[in-house]
Amino acid sequence: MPMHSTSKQLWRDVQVFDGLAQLDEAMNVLVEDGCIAGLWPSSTFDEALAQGAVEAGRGGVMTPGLVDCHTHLVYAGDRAGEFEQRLEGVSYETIARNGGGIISSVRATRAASEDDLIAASLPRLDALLADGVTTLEIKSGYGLTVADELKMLRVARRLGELRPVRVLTTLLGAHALPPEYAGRADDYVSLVCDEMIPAAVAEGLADAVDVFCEGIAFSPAQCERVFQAAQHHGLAIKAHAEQLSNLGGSALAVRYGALSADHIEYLDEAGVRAMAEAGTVAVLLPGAFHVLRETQLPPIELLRQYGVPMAVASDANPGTSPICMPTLMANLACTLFRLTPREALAGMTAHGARALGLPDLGRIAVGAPADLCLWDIQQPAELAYAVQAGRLRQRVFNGAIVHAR
Ligand SMILES: N=CN[C@@H](CCC(=O)O)C(=O)O
Ligand SMILES: [Zn+2]
Repeated sequence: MPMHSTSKQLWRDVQVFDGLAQLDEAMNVLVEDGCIAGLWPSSTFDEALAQGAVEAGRGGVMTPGLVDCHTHLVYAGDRAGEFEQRLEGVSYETIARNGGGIISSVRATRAASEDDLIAASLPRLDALLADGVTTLEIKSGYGLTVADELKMLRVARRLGELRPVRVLTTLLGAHALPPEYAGRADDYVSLVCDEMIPAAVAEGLADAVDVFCEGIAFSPAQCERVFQAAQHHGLAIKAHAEQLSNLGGSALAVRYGALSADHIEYLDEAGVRAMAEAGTVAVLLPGAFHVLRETQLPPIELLRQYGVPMAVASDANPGTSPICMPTLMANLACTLFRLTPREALAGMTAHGARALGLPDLGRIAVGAPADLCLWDIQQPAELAYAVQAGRLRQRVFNGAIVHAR
């Protein structure tokens, strides 16, 4: 793998999408000591500042490294059979209520060792990296015992050591009710709050806590207990909310200072207003919408009107989004949700970073960390317009070129 870590590197004549709004001109970009040190219109740069810089690239489109802020990348097994069942008309909820769905991934993941999970997850991670990801979130949620949830989080942390990428981990113990707790959901929530969260904190394994607030998962009251425990332990909060029905999970998460509410197809105006007032990010997951052949659209126009930042993520998981291609998500966000290509790209860069509590990432700005992608295209909108692997010329992580071709 080519690696350049020269301390000063200059990219010349690149069309820059800065994470929020495309700059109009081609730019020269200087990177020094892992950060963006200079950004000038193409024909100029500060000679003194750029003194000694090595030319690292020329032409193409430069974006921030992509931020995939919602994934379930670590799991064992597959759910192709369930995909076939759904095509025959059986719903996601029915499959879940009959002990399939998430619980079938739980069975496979419990039976897998850490090494098995690394071997299963690495190709998925590599696919994300080959499509420009420099930061991603990985959730647990297919273990549902203290030991198996910690195993998943350890694997997620190890993945971040095996590849040049930043991994944030989220404990999703409240993803589904494990069969051994059937009829005792409150007891399981106690396990999450009193044992799982403290154990994950003690081992430094979780950056955030997430819940699935839904009829087939946990009630708002149960989710609130998880949020209280997360808050008590100083962990960031996220929520799968309003995916299949409107239970008010997003507004509840907002009351606990959540970074994001994710899915939100059934979010109403009151929920949008609550998110806007708190600055909570709306994470859109068009892959799950597409795979489940959902018809209820998230309230995009209301989110725009109220100025709620919209992130876009892969939701890579074995059930609702077995897709590891973030640029396809940009395409689906445009075709299915009617985002503009610029909104979709902002969703996968600046707003994705904000959904992880990392506002310095996902931007091309002087002083920002140099996580960058150089693409063999003419204009940023092409990333959302065409679905095509192999357009990434360079991936830069913390100022080092970690992928080049
Ligand atoms: N909605 C809940 N969780 C995942 C799906 C998990 C699964 O079906 O395995 C999601 O984000 O879509
Ligand atoms: Zn999810």
